[in-house]
Amino acid sequence: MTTNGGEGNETSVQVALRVRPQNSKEQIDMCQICTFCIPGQPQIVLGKDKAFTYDFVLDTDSEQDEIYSQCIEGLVAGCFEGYNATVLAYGQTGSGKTYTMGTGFGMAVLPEQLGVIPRAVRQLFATIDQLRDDAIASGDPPPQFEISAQFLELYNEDLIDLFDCNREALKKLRIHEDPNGGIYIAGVISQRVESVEETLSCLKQGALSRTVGSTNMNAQSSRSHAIFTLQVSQQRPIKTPISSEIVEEGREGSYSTKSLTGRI
Ligand SMILES: Nc1ncnc2c1ncn2[C@@H]1O[C@H](COP(=O)(O)OP(=O)(O)OP(=O)(O)O)[C@@H](O)[C@H]1O
Repeated sequence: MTTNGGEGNETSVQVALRVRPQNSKEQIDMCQICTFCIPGQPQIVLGKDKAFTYDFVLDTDSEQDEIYSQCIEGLVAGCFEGYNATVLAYGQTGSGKTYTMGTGFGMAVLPEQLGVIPRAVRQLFATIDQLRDDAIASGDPPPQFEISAQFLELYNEDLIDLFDCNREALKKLRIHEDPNGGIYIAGVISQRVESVEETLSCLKQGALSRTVGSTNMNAQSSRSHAIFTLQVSQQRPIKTPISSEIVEEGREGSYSTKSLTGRI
């Protein structure tokens, strides 16, 4: 998994390595675990002597909330300061990308098994509630938020909009580069979302449309790359200091608006 580093990090890319526990087939086949994580260090030893260092190393017993609080929470917080962040799960089939990201909806998921995306959605809306409550408590106008979601699938050479019911018609989505070197995809559906439930329902609906097949390593393998994006736009009222002239006129302090947009 790679993440954009948040505030205070020297590099904008960080890499977390997670080792999933053995599955039942591996246990029945009496496979050996060939990794050893060095306690207290972000280091892993493969076999006898091949040591590798990452930004984070999470061993087979790591829980979902551990990976979230260590690697992701700060990125979602940064989104409210206008930073963009990307969490990319990378690994061979059956290594645990879908489990870690939390987009597997084949069966009921226990709260402690919730993955990165549902947790990020919860944090996002909890932060919005907190910021609104804080503003109201201090007598300021509450900030305004607009959240929109996009969900794309890249399967072979096709870019598919998972929010589009008529998927066939949109297989011609193309990636473009804007004059500033930025990347955009024209015609993608952006769904406005206003609550955790609504966002997770969009995520679930799109995830169920994904292309799934089986591989030798994973019976429920996602045969594609999926990109779920949340854009957070906010209008934050900033209190302008009261000048002595205004105080004499008896006017209240005025507010200007600061607009910020962050994507995750
Ligand atoms: N950390 C973990 N703890 C418990 N079970 C896990 C863990 N990681 C993965 N698994 C289980 O291993 C199996 C394969 O994981 P998953 O489907 O997430 O792999 P994947 O990397 O997304 O594979 P693919 O690329 O084929 O889609 C699943 O049954 C999943 O529940």
